[in-house]
Amino acid sequence: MTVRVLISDKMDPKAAAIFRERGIEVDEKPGLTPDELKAIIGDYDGLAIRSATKVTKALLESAAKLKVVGRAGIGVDNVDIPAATARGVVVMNTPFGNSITTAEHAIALMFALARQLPEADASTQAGKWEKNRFMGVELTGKTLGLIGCGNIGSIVASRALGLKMKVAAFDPFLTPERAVELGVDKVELDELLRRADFITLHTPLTDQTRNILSRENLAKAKAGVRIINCARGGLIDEGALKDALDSGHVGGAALDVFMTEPATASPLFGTPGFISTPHLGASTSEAQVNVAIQVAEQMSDFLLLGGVTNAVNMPSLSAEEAPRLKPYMALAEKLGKLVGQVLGEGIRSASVEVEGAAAELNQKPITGAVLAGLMGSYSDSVNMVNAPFLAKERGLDVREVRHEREGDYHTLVAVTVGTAAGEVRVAGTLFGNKAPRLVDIFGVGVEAELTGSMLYIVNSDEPGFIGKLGTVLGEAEINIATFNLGRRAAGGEAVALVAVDGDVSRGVVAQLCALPGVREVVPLSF
Ligand SMILES: NC(=O)C1=CN([C@@H]2O[C@H](COP(=O)(O)OP(=O)(O)OC[C@H]3O[C@@H](n4cnc5c(N)ncnc54)[C@H](O)[C@@H]3O)[C@@H](O)[C@H]2O)C=CC1
Ligand SMILES: O=C(O)C(=O)COP(=O)(O)O
Repeated sequence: MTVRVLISDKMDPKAAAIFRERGIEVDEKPGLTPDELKAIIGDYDGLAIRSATKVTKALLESAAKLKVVGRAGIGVDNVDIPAATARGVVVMNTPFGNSITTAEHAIALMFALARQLPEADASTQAGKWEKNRFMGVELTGKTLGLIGCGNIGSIVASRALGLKMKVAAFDPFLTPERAVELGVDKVELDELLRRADFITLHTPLTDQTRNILSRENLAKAKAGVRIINCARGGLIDEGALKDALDSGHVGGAALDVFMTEPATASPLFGTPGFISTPHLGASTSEAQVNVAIQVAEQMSDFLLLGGVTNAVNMPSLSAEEAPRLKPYMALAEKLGKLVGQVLGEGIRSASVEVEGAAAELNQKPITGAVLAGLMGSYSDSVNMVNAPFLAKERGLDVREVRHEREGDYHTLVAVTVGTAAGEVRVAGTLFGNKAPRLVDIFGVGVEAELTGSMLYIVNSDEPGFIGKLGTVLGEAEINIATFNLGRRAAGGEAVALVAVDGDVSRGVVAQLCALPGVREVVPLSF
C-alpha cells in the first residue's frame, strides 16, 4: 500500500530524500493557504511541518488518512494537540536539532542590543559616522535573567557564563541540583525581574507562560533592562513593551517571535531600541539539516514500522522494539475487543497484566492496544494514540501489572475489566512468539484464535447442544471454521467460541438464543 507524506513548510531537501529512499511518496507544497491545504490533506498519511502550517481541528477533520504530524523543530503550539490526539494522530517534534542554533540567536540578539548593532550599521551605511551616538554596555559582570531553563535556556546559560555574566533562572521545573550543575541561581520571577540587566525567554507558550512579561511584570523589571525573546510571541505584552521602550524603562528589546506571525506590521516597528528578526531562531543550515533528517526518519519509522520517537501525545516505542511488540499489540487489541464486545457499555476499570516474556517489554503500547480494542467496540475512530486519552476522559481506572515470573505460559497478557456487576478476566498468549491465542475467557480455559467473524456462546453443559447449534448455523448456510469449547465444570456452564465464515444475522442470533440451555450469544468481529 502506498504511504504518502506532505511537506507543507519550507524544509531542507534531505527530508524529502529520506522519505523517498524509504519508499514513501512525498509532495513538497510549502505556502498553501489553509483552504488549499484542507482540500488535499485527505490524501496523506503524514504531514511534515515547521511553524507556518497551522494544524487546526478543522484541518484534522479533513485528514481522513492522517496518522502522524511531524514538526521539524521544537514548538508545537501551531498544532491543536488535543484535537490530533482525539483523532488518533501522533504528533512528534525534534526536540534538540535546533536548540544550539536558537540559543546562539538569543546570544546574538543580546550582543546586538548591548552594542545597538542594527542601528549603528544602518547609520554607518547611510554615511553618517555617528561614533558618539552609539554608546554600548559591556556584558561581563551583568546579570542575565533566564525565563525557562530547559534545553535552549541551559545552552544560553552556558554561553552567558562563558561571557562572564551572572545567570539567574526562573523555571518551576528546574531542580536545585540541576541549577547548581548549570551554574545558575534558581530564583523566583520577581527576584529575576529585580536583578536582571538582560532578560531572555525560553519557555513554550502555555496558559502559564502566556503574557509572563505582562505590563505589571515589565514595571517590576530593573530600569534599563534589555529583553530578548527567541521563544514564542505571546510571552510578552507587546503593547506594554512598546510603552516601556518609549518611556525608557526598558532599555532595548529584541524579538524574533511575535504574537501574530508573519508580523508585517507592529507598533513596535521603528521604536528606538527595538530590534527584530522574522522568526529566524532555528534558521541555520546546520539546524535545518538536523531537524529535516530527524523528522523524516521519525515519521518514516512510525509509518513503516510503528516506531514512535519524540511524540508529544504518545509514549515512545523504538523502531527496534516495534516488531517485537507488534504480535503482543495484536493480541492485546484482540483481548480488549473481545471483552468490549461481550460487555458492551458500562466498563469502569481495566487492569492489564503482563507475565513471562511479555513482562520484559514496554508495557505502555500493550495497554494502549488493550484500551483501543476495549473502546473500539463503541467508536470507529479509537486507536492506540487516542485510547489512553479517551479512557481518561471516560473516567476509566486503568492499571498496569507486571509479573516477571512465568506462569503456565511462557508469555501471557491478561485483561481484567470491571463493571458495576463485577470483574471479568481474559488472557492470551503467543504461539511461536507470534500467533495470538486466547487461553482464558472469564475463568474458562480455551485455546482459540480470535479472528474474523465469531460467536461467543454461554450455555449449560448438556448433551446434544453442539448438534443443535450446528443445525441452526447449517440451515442459515453459515459455515463453521473452528470450534472451541471450554467449561467451568462437567455439567456446569460451558463457553463456546465459534469462528464462522461471513456475518451472523440478528435472526440467527435470536434462533441460537432460543436453543435450550443457552444463556448468552454475542456475535464478535475481529
Ligand atoms: N525562535 C525559534 O525559531 C525557536 C523557538 N523555540 C521555542 O523555544 C522554546 C523552548 O525550547 P526548549 O528549551 O527546547 O524547550 P524545553 O522544553 O527544553 O524547555 C522549556 C523550559 O520552560 C520551562 N517552563 C515551562 N513552564 C514555565 C513557566 N511557567 N515558567 C518558567 N519556565 C517554564 C520548562 O520547565 C522547561 O525547562 C520552545 O517551546 C519553542 O517555542 C524553539 C526553537 C526555535
Ligand atoms: O522549533 C521551533 O520551535 C521554532 O520556532 C522554529 O520555527 P521554524 O521551524 O523556523 O518555523
